Amino acid sequence: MTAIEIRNLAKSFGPVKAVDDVSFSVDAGTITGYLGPNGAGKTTTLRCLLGLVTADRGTALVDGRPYPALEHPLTEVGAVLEATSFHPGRTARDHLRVICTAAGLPAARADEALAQVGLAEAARKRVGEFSLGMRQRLALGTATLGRPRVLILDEPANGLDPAGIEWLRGFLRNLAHDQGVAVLVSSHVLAEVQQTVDNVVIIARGRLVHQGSLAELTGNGERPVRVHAAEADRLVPALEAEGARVERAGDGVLRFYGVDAETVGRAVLEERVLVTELVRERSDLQEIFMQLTRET
Ligand SMILES: Nc1ncnc2c1ncn2[C@@H]1O[C@H](COP(=O)(O)OP(=O)(O)OP(=O)(O)O)[C@@H](O)[C@H]1O
Repeated sequence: MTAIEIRNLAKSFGPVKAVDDVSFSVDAGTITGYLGPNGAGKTTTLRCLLGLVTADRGTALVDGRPYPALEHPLTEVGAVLEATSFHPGRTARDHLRVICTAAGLPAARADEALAQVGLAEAARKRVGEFSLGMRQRLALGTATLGRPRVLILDEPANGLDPAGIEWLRGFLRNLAHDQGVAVLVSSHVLAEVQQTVDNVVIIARGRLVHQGSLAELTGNGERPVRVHAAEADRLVPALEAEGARVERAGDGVLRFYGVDAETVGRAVLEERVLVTELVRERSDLQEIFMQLTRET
């Protein structure tokens, strides 16, 4: 079921086309990474989706409606945009309780949400004493307070240490895969979200450059066999005869594209070349990401 739908969205700021005819959707129960370098247009898209910016053209819908038309936004959409500011003198629990009261949620939900984001022990601490990572957790607790079916997060890993990123991964997976929430999460670092997301949408200079599953993205990248050998060049004729393309990386390192490791191994045997390394390279997601988003 489509939970978020962006269709032909466009927004310019003066001469800058921040978002230029972008379309994609996010289904319930899935996590989509919205990726692109700094200034690509991610935040502008999310702000359009949340009704904070008016699009020039196109639509951005949550459950088939624009955000301002939602009757109970807090229980329908949760969002964290940039570092949220909290009242520094207020405790984490009071912060959430105030929102519970305003939204007609039971006060007990505040403690539940704090436990879910790993802040149970910090419930009585003033938010002014919180680290950046704790603030991110509190922002997530705030966004999920009304148990929304849609969660929109702008760079949520900022300020989290590796353990925090690991925790975030589990938190988002649980929401999406176990509770059916549609999650849209932006990042400019592919590696940060690659173990979390099911689908990726990549944007550069306001234009969509790729969308699909993470598997499709990595599948598109060819995985060469890398050989390190002082006499590696002696392998070239035999492997070219097998259809390989060769890339010389210098210092006795060659990459063979279009052949598998076994074929390369056989050539090594037949040519009696002393090899110090022979490995099928993993496709480097960050490299694919860089290629897709590179300035042309
Ligand atoms: N309110 C605004 N006024 C003028 N220009 C803006 C405004 N908001 C965004 N822009 C411009 O639109 C482009 C896209 O910005 P946006 O913040 O959407 O990118 P982003 O992908 O979220 O980047 P980042 O990863 O740095 O947050 C940039 O060139 C930015 O300078």
